Amino acid sequence: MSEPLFERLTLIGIGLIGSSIARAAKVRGVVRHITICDESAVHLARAEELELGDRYCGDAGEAAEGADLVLLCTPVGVSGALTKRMGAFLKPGAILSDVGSTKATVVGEVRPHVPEGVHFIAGHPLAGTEQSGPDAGFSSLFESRWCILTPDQPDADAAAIAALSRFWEGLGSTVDIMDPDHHDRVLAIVSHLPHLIAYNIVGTADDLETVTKSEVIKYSASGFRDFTRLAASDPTMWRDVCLHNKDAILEMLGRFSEDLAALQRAVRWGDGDQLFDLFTRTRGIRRSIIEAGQETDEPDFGRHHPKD
Ligand SMILES: NC(=O)C1=CN([C@@H]2O[C@H](COP(=O)(O)OP(=O)(O)OC[C@H]3O[C@@H](n4cnc5c(N)ncnc54)[C@H](O)[C@@H]3O)[C@@H](O)[C@H]2O)C=CC1
Ligand SMILES: O=C(O)C(=O)Cc1ccc(O)cc1
Repeated sequence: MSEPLFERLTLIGIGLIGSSIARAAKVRGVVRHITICDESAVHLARAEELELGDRYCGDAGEAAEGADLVLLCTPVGVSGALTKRMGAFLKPGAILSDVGSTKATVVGEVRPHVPEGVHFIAGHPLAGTEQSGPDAGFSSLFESRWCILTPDQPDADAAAIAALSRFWEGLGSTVDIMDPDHHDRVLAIVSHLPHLIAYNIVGTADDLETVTKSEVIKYSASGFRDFTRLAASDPTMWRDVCLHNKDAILEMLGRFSEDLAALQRAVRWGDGDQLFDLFTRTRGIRRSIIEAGQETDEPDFGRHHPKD
């Protein structure tokens, strides 16, 4: 990239996502200067050791001062309080955004603290892993991934949306715009429910026997191992996702539980036709995904495909 898109970027939270943004922004020359803030002195010191930024500080207000773009890369539960702290320090014309996995309640908690003249446009890169912390990030994380922006006001500043879109495109992503509530319903089924199912199945197996020492691991096929990967995701982050996308998650869990009860009945009553019909339908879905060229061998959540 010839000229940086933003002069001064501030990242609040330098874990997996924040440190991936720092790495990608540096490698791709998307910003000129990066300020890094984290409440953890250990993470801040590690970020400095890794030379992820140009300035490091523990206070979000101080970190936000003078920034053209401020990105909240913290668990969604602290977004409101952090914005309140930063409010007086954000400069007019600055863009404030986030990377949180849920949107509607976060927007509701952040919006009241956004000063006049600051453009708040929430966002969510559909890219990640089960790892966390500054060492877990990598510069290619956002390449060929979707990033969803969820402006919440009808008169949201078009130039700010365009600038934020160019930022994510500069990191290799493709941007889509979505209403916050719609985002939360979509993500509840494609991301939040799969994680809850993983936490639950690994918990159930652990209740039967201590998973790591048991036959569960000795004989586990890749299916169960895939669940253990998701179930290793950060507890604070996923607690906050559940608390902040309660309605959509409960709606999807309700539908899931009904369908699971029907499956349970089919097994109990030996209804082979019903089992066969469902398994045939779901196999077809997987096959049509592969035919559309949307399947690779690597973990694929959020990947943007040329045919999309
Ligand atoms: N992990 C993933 O795969 C993805 C996560 N997200 C979202 O990104 C956000 C960050 O997630 P990760 O980077 O995975 O988490 P992480 O746990 O790796 O990093 C979070 C960082 O925020 C810091 N932090 C927490 N509270 C803070 C506060 N009050 N002030 C300053 N720093 C604070 C922590 O010390 C930590 O360094 C979350 O909102 C999550 O929903 C979005 C896409 C993917
Ligand atoms: O590791 C995986 O499979 C993920 O699904 C990562 C992930 C977690 C949360 C998000 O909001 C986006 C991506």
